[in-house]
Amino acid sequence: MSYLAITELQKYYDSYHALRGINLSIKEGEFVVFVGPSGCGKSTLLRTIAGLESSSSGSINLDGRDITELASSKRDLAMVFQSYALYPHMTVAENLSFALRLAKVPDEEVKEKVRSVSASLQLDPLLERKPKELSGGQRQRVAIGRAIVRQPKVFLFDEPLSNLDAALRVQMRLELARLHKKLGTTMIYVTHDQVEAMTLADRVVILNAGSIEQVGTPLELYRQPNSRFVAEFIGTPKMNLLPTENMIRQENELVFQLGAGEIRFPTARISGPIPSSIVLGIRPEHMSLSEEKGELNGRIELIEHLGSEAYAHIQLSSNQTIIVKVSARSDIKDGQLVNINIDRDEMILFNESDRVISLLAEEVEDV
Ligand SMILES: Nc1ncnc2c1ncn2[C@@H]1O[C@H](COP(=O)(O)OP(=O)(O)OP(=O)(O)O)[C@@H](O)[C@H]1O
Repeated sequence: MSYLAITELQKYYDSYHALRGINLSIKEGEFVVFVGPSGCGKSTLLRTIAGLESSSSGSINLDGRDITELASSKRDLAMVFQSYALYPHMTVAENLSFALRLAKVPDEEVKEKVRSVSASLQLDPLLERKPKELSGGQRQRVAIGRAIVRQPKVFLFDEPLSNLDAALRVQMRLELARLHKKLGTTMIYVTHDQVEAMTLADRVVILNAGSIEQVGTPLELYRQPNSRFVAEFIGTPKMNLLPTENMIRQENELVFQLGAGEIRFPTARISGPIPSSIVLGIRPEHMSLSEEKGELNGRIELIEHLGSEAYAHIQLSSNQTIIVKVSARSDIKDGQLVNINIDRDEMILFNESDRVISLLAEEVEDV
């Protein structure tokens, strides 16, 4: 059942159409991440849910209540910002208890809640310090703690980790995942970092120019993107995309010519009409280098060693560059000529409008 339901939400900043009819249903306890390139509307959507921006039309329902027109403070949501937004003149303890005291929560209850949050976020040694005496990670922890004490229905995070260094980001990401497990509260998290999105989310919402491009679990988006936009956005290194100028249609096969190489694809697997041009999408791990003749061939430009794995950047004889995952122990060298095999079952095909062409499973011949 939907806990937070967003229906036909539109947002204009004067004449600029920032949200273009958002429909989204979030379940209680879900960790949902909004991700997308800069300016796609992630923060606007989050801030509209929070009530910090008004919507131009559409509705937002939380736990059976229409909150579209409700003041931000009455929505039972807590927001954590990238900038921490702590009160500089207050100690950590005062920052944590401020909202509760404002709400006239009895003293004993305030103390108990602050104690519990402080213990779970390891803030005990810092309680008497002021924000300026804390590191970035500690400040962000206090900001999260301040949201938790209020026991909101939904937590809203706007790029909360982007001011932290790489190591601290990873650590805080784990802490957030643990916190979500422990509290079980619905969380909505905005980031432009797809790794953060993939590792934290139960479901990822990919936004593109004010519209939802696709919603799915991280694996669904990785394995079954429905557009070239999603395919390119999710995955590091990116999916290889090969526009095929020479596509020959034979009786039972499409033959994509790429320089001296070619990829054959059975037409029977394409459901519906065959587009006049096709872009092939292949992830780096779905190709392998081969001693014998492969479907494609090229020259190694560069090997990128990441320790546990390596990526070969290869210039094809068609002049396109692709990335192939290779063994970290591989002894291939820059400049070497290589053959490349492709796992055809893992290939994704895009039509002229950059949408995925739906494919049927490969037919198994009767023996
Ligand atoms: N107050 C405002 N007035 C006018 N235009 C705005 C306002 N706030 C945002 N916009 C515009 O709306 C669009 C969406 O902005 P938003 O901040 O939601 O993007 P975002 O996806 O969060 O981007 P980023 O990752 O860069 O923060 C942008 O083109 C932005 O310029």
